Amino acid sequence: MTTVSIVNVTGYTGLELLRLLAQHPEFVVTSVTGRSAVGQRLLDVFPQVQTLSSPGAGPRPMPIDPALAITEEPAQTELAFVCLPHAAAAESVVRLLERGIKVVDLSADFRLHDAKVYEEWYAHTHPAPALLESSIYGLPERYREQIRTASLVANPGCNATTTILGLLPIYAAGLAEREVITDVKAALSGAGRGLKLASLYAEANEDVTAYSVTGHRHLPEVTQEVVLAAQAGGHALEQPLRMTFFTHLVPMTRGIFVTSYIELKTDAHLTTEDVQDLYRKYYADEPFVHVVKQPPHTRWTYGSNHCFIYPIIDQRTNRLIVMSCLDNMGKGASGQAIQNANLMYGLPETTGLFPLGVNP
Ligand SMILES: NC(=O)C1=CN([C@@H]2O[C@H](COP(=O)(O)OP(=O)(O)OC[C@H]3O[C@@H](n4cnc5c(N)ncnc54)[C@H](OP(=O)(O)O)[C@@H]3O)[C@@H](O)[C@H]2O)C=CC1
Ligand SMILES: CC(=O)N[C@@H](CCC(=O)OP(=O)(O)O)C(=O)O
Repeated sequence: MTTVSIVNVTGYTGLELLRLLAQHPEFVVTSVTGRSAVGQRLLDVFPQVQTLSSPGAGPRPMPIDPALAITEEPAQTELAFVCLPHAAAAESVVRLLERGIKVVDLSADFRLHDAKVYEEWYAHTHPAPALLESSIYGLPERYREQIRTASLVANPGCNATTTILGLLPIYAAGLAEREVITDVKAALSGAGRGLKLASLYAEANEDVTAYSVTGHRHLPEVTQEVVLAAQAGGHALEQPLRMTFFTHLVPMTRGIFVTSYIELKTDAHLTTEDVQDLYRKYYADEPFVHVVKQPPHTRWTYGSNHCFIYPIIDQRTNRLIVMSCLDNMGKGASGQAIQNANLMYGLPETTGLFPLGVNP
């Protein structure tokens, strides 16, 4: 058994971690924090957790104690999941590492390798640049081995994960030009649990709009990882990636659907069968990435850690069109955080993660 903290449990990703950890056979939640609920019990703030003490609930008699006190600072545990906004997250991560606690950080604070790029996109000085060297980008499909021995894993952004998984195979194979346009449709829970006008039911229901139109913060993260994947595949890009990354808000609770339009090398001459084959081989051993033969649905991913990808060729333009989707709370955040923690503790990567999404 490994003791874990959720810092904080009062946000969406923290709550989703609580749900996933309630049926994890190896991790035990012994500490939860919550800025707005210090001094209260889990049960007081989230009455639904009383199910955890029902007879026969979960794999253990009491996977998480519903009467666990919500504190300001986490108690001593072996591992902590940090679910705070950027900047606040980095400050917490520094304190946790000093106490010898391993960390999976769900914020953006340790994803970018270059502190200058971070400062440009997040508009403040990086609170702990020295840690950028040792933090590992928590995408198991790329960094599985490094994650196993890491003390600090930077869990990727949700839009970034969906996009990167759709781009890795073609850039690693050196078949794509540097021009790519990515269109993201993102669910409301991605914006977090705090009150925001755009997230109100009457504003968001029956509505689609665009956001971050002057540049989304996940662009540098995606660019960093695509460039590194091309290099790792022996096909370093000759010129910087030229990417338009454009996000839309859609009236769903969970889910991200990404469509990327990629300029192919003029001599590539690929068919849809070729790219399906290429993608299937690239992800052949991946438990959570599935290449499918029809447009996927976010509904397939709801409540799960799975990502579905559908690559096709637009013969008229010699462009590759890749559709990819996942649950932003799952593979886009808390599910991927558990996948990373499983690796850090030598467990099978799929431990405690649901094999099938919720449908309908
Ligand atoms: N939602 C998503 O789909 C994804 C989110 N992420 C990232 O994960 C992290 C958590 O996201 P999410 O759970 O959605 O966020 P929420 O807005 O739902 O929750 C944020 C949490 O942080 C606490 N908090 C807010 N501001 C501060 C502050 N200044 N100092 C200390 N604590 C603070 C809140 O406490 P309280 O409410 O008790 O005051 C709450 O517990 C963020 O960095 C986010 O960018 C990453 C991938 C996907
Ligand atoms: C709908 C919505 O607002 N989604 C968020 C997703 C945030 C996310 O993935 O988190 P990080 O800030 O940790 O990168 C966004 O696009 O900014």
